[in-house]
Amino acid sequence: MEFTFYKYQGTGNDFVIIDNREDFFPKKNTELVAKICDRRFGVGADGLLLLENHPDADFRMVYYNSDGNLSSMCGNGGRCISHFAKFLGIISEKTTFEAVDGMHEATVKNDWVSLKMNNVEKVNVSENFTFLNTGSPHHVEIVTELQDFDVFTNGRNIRNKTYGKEGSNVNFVEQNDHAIFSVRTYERGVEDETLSCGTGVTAVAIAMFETGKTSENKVTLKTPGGELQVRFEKIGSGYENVYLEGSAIQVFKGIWK
Ligand SMILES: N[C@H](CCC[C@H](N)C(=O)O)C(=O)O
Repeated sequence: MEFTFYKYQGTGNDFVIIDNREDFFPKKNTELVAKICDRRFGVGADGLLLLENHPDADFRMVYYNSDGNLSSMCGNGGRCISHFAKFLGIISEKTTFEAVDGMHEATVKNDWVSLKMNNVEKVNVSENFTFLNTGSPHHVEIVTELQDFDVFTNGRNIRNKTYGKEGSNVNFVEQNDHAIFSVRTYERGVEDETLSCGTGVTAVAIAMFETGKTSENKVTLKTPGGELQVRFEKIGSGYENVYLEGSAIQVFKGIWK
């Protein structure tokens, strides 16, 4: 089966994106998705996104982790697919689309995309970490010497031992300034460190505010793949008007044979 695909990266979190408005893609074919994402035998990506028609919204976003399974929400993927929708001429600058966790708004200006994330109802603060769901589940833990930290081993242990079969993404954080944090993420479903994680840095920003590490509601997150901005409003015990902002780049177009 031959089809065109587009390769995107959002601060180093990389994706294969396919225009599936004709609904041709075999969506249950886990092996095919995993093969497309394979770094040696396929295109190589952290995940695969399908852009589909939607009766009311501008489009529907379907997201698979690189293990081939359907996933929870992907923030960087949401930013990249919004850029792709503008590239296809489906939208001009603003969009409303449906993802697995509901409706999202986004604004695309050149290669800069601002994505509205779902509200966060509950932030669970424990002694050594914070857990919250920003469309995907995230464990947030402050460490020292982040750049030398063994993210893979420690992230995999926490993902499996603390969160069992369901698992969680695991974010390790170091504070650089009052509203600047460095983040490295072990990503569920990729089962490795990724260069950035959109729902992850969103979780980190909110966790740092919730635990008093910052009093700013606009936070810069430095990841190995680049910088992201997160802003939010604390309303009662939850968080609303949560925005994830950063670059989204179309790297190349290809044909899958
Ligand atoms: N792997 C994540 C979903 C994608 C998250 C990440 N790519 C992002 O940008 O939010 C999970 O299974 O929860």
